[in-house]
Amino acid sequence: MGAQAAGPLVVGVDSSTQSTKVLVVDAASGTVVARGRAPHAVGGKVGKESDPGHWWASLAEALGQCGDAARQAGAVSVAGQQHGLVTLDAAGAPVRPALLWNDVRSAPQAERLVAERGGPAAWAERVGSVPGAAFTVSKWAWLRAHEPAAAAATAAVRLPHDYLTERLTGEAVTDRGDASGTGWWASATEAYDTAVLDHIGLDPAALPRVAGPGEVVGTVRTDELPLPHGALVAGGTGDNMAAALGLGLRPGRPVLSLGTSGTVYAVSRRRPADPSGTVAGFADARGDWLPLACTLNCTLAVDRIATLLGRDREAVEAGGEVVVLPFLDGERTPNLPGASGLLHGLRHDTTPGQVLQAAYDGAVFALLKAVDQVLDAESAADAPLLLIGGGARGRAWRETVRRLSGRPVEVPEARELVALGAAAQAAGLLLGEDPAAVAQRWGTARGTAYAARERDTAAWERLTATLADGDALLRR
Ligand SMILES: Nc1ncnc2c1ncn2[C@@H]1O[C@H](COP(=O)(O)OP(=O)(O)O)[C@@H](O)[C@H]1O
Ligand SMILES: O=C(CO)[C@@H](O)[C@H](O)COP(=O)(O)O
Repeated sequence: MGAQAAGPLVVGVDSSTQSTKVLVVDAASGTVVARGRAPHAVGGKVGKESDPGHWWASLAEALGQCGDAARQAGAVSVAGQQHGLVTLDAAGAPVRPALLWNDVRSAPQAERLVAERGGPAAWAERVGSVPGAAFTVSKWAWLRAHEPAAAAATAAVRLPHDYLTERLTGEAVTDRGDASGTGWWASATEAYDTAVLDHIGLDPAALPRVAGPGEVVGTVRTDELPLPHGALVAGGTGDNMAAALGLGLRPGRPVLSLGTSGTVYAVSRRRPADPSGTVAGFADARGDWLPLACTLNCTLAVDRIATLLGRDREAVEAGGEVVVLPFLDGERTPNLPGASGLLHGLRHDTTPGQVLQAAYDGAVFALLKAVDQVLDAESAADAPLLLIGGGARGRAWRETVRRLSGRPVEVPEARELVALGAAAQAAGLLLGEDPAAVAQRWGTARGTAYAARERDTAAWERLTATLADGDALLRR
């Protein structure tokens, strides 16, 4: 439990890859009065899967840690990991575990879908993104090809945050932000693309309604959670869109999020359409856009390499010319779903600390390459990077970003920006305000500023060359 509240309370939920995080927040001041956290299990013999029922149990556990505060909430909003394919039968029970955003089994289906429906430029222009393995459309195509009985038993398809919102309210509803990561919601029309749905054999009736920004989508109707019946429920959104809300993000400010996924994004007034597929043309949760690039290998990959080396994650050493491309799970940016990790330039005098530093460099490199692509042409070239996610707490991550980007960096004091964004959306409902304005009033982006450092162009060039020269190996 935390500080005392002066006004009505709201609950913000972040159901992300590794855990559920819950904040109970004073809607007037933004003061966090209680918080909870419960882990998720990510399993699967060959891919990345989670049981949606476990997300619900984790939500109950995290809310339970908030004591009485959650029971007093006037409004609730759920944000969640993007893209996951949740398949429900006619009774609303999961047909199989959800296929998560970082499951790369659907890479061949993604490639085929892109080719069959006009190529990358056509997808970028209509849907806003060139779907890769992460996108829900590719996962559904994989399910139909490999588990036809599960596909046939599916009466409803949901995203992770929709699934939780529906269990809270009984309403089948999503929002434009999370819908934009499916591959079957077209940014050109801001509606489901019936031609895509037809192509993949998915009945539009199986999908949730797409609520508008600022809508009350229902009220709490479950007895299974320590939340008051009748509390208002907001549409929720994908976790990256929620973090943008939580920062009260204005166009032209680049964000670098270091968590299970690495993401780089900015709010934009212009609809993105990148035919190279590096930048996904997501919608945000308010009516603007959220061009975003995402990597599969971020904090978990670097932590794994630290463990392999038997070192603390902060025990990095400068010097040496070793290069690590830490693509332990395959990679999405660049699009190398079959890749594994690559180590190049090992010498007799290379130290474990230098190898670890090289792993950080490799994880940050692909994200920094995309910074300029997610920013509008009119954005300041030296705009500070806002650093968020679990990795933003680590010195080694922060210094790697400063050294490879040459940009100033700001680290907000607030830790749980996704849950805070969801809370701001819930507060917006109660107070009749724009959630980004709520977050700005709460001062969530306040933190520590770090000046720009000289850019390490030699390390950048080594990474660029290794990525190019290693292409054949990385595509195996
Ligand atoms: N102090 C820290 N220094 C560096 N990394 C950290 C620190 N605290 C947490 N992390 C990393 O943050 C990750 C979790 O980040 P988070 O953004 O909560 O993940 P997600 O939302 O993807 O589940 C963990 O994998 C861990 O490696
Ligand atoms: O796939 C993406 C973005 O397109 C990921 O960012 C997921 O939304 C998972 O997020 P985390 O659990 O790492 O926060």
